[in-house]
Amino acid sequence: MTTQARPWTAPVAGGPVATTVRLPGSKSMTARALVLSALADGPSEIRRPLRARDTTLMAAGLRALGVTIDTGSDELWRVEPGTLRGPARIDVGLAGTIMRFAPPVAALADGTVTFDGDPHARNRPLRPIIEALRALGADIDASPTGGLPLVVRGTGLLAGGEAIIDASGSSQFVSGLLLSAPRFAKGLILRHEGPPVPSAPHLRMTTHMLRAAGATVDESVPDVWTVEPGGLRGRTWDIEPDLSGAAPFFAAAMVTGGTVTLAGWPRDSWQPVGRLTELLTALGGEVGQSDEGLTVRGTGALHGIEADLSEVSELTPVIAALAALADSPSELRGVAHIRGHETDRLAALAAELGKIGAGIVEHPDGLEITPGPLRPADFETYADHRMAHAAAVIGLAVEGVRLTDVACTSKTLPEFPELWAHLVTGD
Ligand SMILES: O=C(O)C1=C[C@@H](OP(=O)(O)O)[C@@H](O)[C@H](O)C1
Ligand SMILES: C=C(OP(=O)(O)O)C(=O)O
Repeated sequence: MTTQARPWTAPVAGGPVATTVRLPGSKSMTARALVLSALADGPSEIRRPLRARDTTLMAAGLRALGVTIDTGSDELWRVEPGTLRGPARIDVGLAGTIMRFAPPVAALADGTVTFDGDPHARNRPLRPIIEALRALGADIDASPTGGLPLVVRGTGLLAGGEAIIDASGSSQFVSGLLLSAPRFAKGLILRHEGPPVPSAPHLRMTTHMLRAAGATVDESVPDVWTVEPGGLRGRTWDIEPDLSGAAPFFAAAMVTGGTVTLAGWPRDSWQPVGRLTELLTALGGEVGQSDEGLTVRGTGALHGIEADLSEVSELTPVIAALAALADSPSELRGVAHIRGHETDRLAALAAELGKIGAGIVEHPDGLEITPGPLRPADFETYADHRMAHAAAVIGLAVEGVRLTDVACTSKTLPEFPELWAHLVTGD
């Protein structure tokens, strides 16, 4: 079920923000920890998980397949693997992680598993992973477009072996197959053929977490991943705070010339903090790490940038919002595939940033953004949490940015409106 729309006027910042934010765990790490724990030989614990729509639906989907998951505590979730079986129905909501990570798990189950999600989830690309799963032995019915709704008819075993995939549309096609691959009878040799795979840091997160669960993974040949068949260990997963969820808060420091610290940031991270640091620095900010966490300081200057965002494409909406407030034009490129995210993000950003007064040229793989005098507007959020983040960032500097819906932020951070109000007012 989709959440009910909640219109919201973004608060304007009265001055520089100065705060420490405590954010829940990374969506991407929580999703991987849930899947790897569900496929392990013994129980696992997930510390500081993300509790949001994407991860609670993932937990519900795995439960439907026979896994016991206790999500009662905000600090610690417990996962007890069980024999995977259907019949089951899995609601993916609008989550790419569920629609790409859960079908390979369902292919290992004994019984029929159906998948569907929000209306727009049916438009998100899925065909490459479904075709690869079929090549690996799975019996799957998909819609005529190759996507949701799906019916996966498992026998409790999947042969695995070799498959070729075009993962230029989403790194999640590769991650989804790799996460379940240790449980395929012959393991997996997966070769990507096509334009570059986006989101390389998310692929590294996948292989890192697989190894941490005891899998043998080789990625020494570019665009080829080999996973040996074998058991996965149950373990304790420590989830890092969500860096992409922190991005709008850091952007607030940049826009207002203030300071925002993300508490609990680890010394070593599997999220693309280096790339975010480069981008915020190029935009005019300062980024530093201390025992307190990861701190972004706005210097009062906000410059346009030229940047390839393919590695960090989920940051595009917030970076585009900063570009619209900058003192010179920007060119953001390398993100054609985000047309297949929660909405067509390039079209959505072009429409909404244009509405508030920025000059926009939309390219197949990016945007040129020329700041202009910005004006109040109704900002459509397209059920996309990161469009809402972008609107909130602009609203700090432009009075009267009215989001058609802020409830869509529940996808990855249900507390967003309250945390944002606290950031702006300091109460
Ligand atoms: O594996 C993951 O957890 C993710 C991978 C990326 O997907 P794409 O490669 O489709 O951009 C990212 O944008 C998404 O938010 C999360
Ligand atoms: C692209 C995103 O999500 P998903 O995992 O649904 O693809 C995102 O969170 O920006």
